[in-house]
Amino acid sequence: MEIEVLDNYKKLSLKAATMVSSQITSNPNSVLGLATGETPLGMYEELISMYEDDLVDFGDIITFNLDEYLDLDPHHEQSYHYYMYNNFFNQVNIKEKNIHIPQGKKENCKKICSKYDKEISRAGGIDLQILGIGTNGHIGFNEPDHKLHVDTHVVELAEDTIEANSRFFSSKDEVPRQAISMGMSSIMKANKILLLASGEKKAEAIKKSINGEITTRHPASLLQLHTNVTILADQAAAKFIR
Ligand SMILES: N[C@@H]1[C@@H](O)[C@H](O)[C@@H](COP(=O)(O)O)O[C@@H]1O
Repeated sequence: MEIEVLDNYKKLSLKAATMVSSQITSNPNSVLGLATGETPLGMYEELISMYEDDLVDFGDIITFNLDEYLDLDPHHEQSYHYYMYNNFFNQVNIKEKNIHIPQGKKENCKKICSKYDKEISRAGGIDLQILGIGTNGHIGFNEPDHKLHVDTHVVELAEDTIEANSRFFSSKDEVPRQAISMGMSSIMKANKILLLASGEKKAEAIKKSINGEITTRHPASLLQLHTNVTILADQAAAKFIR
């Protein structure tokens, strides 16, 4: 694991965007695993600026998002579909056919999950996976539990996640209780993983991910088993790193 501590969120976002754009420059057909949440917003902004300055071309990349809420309309402002189009896809030259986000539908969700995994395999797996981290150590929506899922699956969201994500909704009651998430296999099979963490509220989760025991009770700790992980943390999130 490589850990890089950046002075602030702006620098973290720029560094993350630079790493993504280098990946695309070295392979214009790169398969990227993308994350949502507040943390990667700055990275998407930087990537859009790089695109506007002709520094990066998204024309041939393929993307797979980590997760989506279940039974939330894709047009809902808090759906990850809306997030991705609004904050990134609509502002760059990615091709619609190359975008993949799990469909958050209860109906046929088993089929939706297995189709998603097949699509990832058909694309040749993920070259670079971007991750955020939950305060409880979740990655994607792989929540702490006595076991983790290998494949894309339906998740019952943990109480801390519902609480944490309620800041985006008008009330806690509105936060969906379930989601579809990529499983640990697609994440761990990615050639390279880039995890972003910002703010003091992530400090404990980052400490456990790096120095703690490897346990399904802290999903990000499994990243210690991967051979090519970079964690970009700002000073606040790196507070407890020795
Ligand atoms: N499912 C997402 C994760 O993919 C994200 O990494 C995490 C942290 O989000 P934030 O960056 O807003 O703290 O929580 C969300 O629930």
